[in-house]
Amino acid sequence: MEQAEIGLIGLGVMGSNLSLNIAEKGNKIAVFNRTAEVTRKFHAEAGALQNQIVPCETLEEFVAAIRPPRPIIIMIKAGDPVDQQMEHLKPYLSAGDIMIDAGNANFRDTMRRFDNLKDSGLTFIGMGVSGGEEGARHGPSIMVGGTEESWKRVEKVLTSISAKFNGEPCVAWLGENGAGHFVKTIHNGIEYADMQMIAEIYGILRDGLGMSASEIGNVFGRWNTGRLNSYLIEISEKVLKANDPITGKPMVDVIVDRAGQKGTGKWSVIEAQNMGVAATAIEAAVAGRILSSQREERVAAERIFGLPKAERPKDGMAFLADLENALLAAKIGAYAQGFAVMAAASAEYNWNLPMPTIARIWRAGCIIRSQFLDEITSAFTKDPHVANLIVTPAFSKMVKETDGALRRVVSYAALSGLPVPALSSALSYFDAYRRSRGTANLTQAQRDFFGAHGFDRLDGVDKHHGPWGSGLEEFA
Ligand SMILES: NC(=O)C1=CN([C@@H]2O[C@H](COP(=O)(O)OP(=O)(O)OC[C@H]3O[C@@H](n4cnc5c(N)ncnc54)[C@H](OP(=O)(O)O)[C@@H]3O)[C@@H](O)[C@H]2O)C=CC1
Ligand SMILES: O=C(CO)[C@H](O)[C@H](O)COP(=O)(O)O
Repeated sequence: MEQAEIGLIGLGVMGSNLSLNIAEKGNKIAVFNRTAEVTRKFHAEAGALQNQIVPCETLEEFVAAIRPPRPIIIMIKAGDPVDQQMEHLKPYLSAGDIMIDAGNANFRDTMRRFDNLKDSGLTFIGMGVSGGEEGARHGPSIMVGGTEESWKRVEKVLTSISAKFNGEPCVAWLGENGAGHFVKTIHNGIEYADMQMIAEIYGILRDGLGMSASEIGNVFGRWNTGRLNSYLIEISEKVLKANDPITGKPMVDVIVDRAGQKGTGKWSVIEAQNMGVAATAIEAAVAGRILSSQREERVAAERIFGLPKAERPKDGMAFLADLENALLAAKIGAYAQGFAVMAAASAEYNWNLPMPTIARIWRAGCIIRSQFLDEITSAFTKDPHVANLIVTPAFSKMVKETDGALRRVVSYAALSGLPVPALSSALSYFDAYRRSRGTANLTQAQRDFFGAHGFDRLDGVDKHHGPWGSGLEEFA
């Protein structure tokens, strides 16, 4: 029997759809799932693709079904299960075989797994996949990290299954070891910020302007034809217009306002902090999800403090235009922060991450796909090493056109008691970033006062402590 080109372990939401996508693009694939019943059901329901899929119930049978050197995608629950699965698989593999973790792994785990396999003759690829269920089935964005040689072995099949933007495949080899999973993590960090900002605008429309879910859906629908055109705005319109089949009410109105999170947003923030990069919009988005989860406390606090009355803006149409521009301005801040984190990581881990390529492969297939990412691709192609996306000619122009709107929206929200942590942090990030004389001179003076930490002087004079003595005089 003809051997399979590739194998896949884990027929959950992502793995089953990815397998069908691989099979549909003409690649024969062997599949295995911990629970064999799932494999049987998957194969039975594969329809016309059945002949392209080899269902296997033991790992021995599974490995034997794949042509060496064997690329094996592991698409299972992230964390310990991946280590366990790799250990179970290893005894059946031969030199040159490639284990590919396609889940949302922490890049530190990926680096460890990569290193652990170094002397075994086996290879490891850490591969970020984005696009959810639909993307996995019809074309995800794929971020690959590993050796260039192992990438060459899988390039053809991954290119065949990836999303295409104007015919260009949304897959790329981004660097060694943890590069692919790091980039996927930051993709998700940006996704958190993008979603949080959209939710904050939704909050203003709902609680400030008193609009219904479907009216807000219409607003997002209109915005999706303009500069905010993106998958997240598109699905926001759809979810806002959907009704609950049980109550007939708008679906969003019966969903508990408590956001889940699986870890990639938090890892983005941790890594940004570790590398000394300000990723305030992503931090605000993670904090926003944390606060949302403290629902009982919020309910109790509202009983104590009540809610301020939100005044309707005088000119509704002008305010709607401001909201659209505010979202764009804040979004630029969030993406600038995400790319700055990746630039720092690239230097820290010697990955040489290709910023234009990253923007290019996010233009289609992934959750943050948008027209906007095409503009980011152009900006980074013109200047791949620019310090911050905000200062590129195209984006500085956009910021100048929209920051006033963000300022008015954040002011309105503050006066109305409407929480806008991501929008306001993006505004403050911009205001801090573009101000040559900040306020850290006072912080430095304080640090020197209480801890003799020293400071630099503007005039360059070689005197690094203030005239405040030890700072302990008041206790004498
Ligand atoms: N859902 C999404 O939108 C996206 C998910 N991801 C990532 O992809 C990965 C898979 O997610 P998803 O498909 O949604 O998950 P599902 O919950 O749908 O499927 C989980 C899969 O993992 C298997 N599994 C769980 N524990 C173990 C274990 N200890 N050993 C072996 N297999 C195990 C399950 O097998 P069994 O049937 O036996 O339980 C099942 O096949 C995760 O890392 C996720 O973060 C990435 C991008 C998007
Ligand atoms: O990777 C994804 C999308 O890109 C997954 O859907 C992931 O689960 C999203 O993260 P979270 O569950 O923390 O919201």
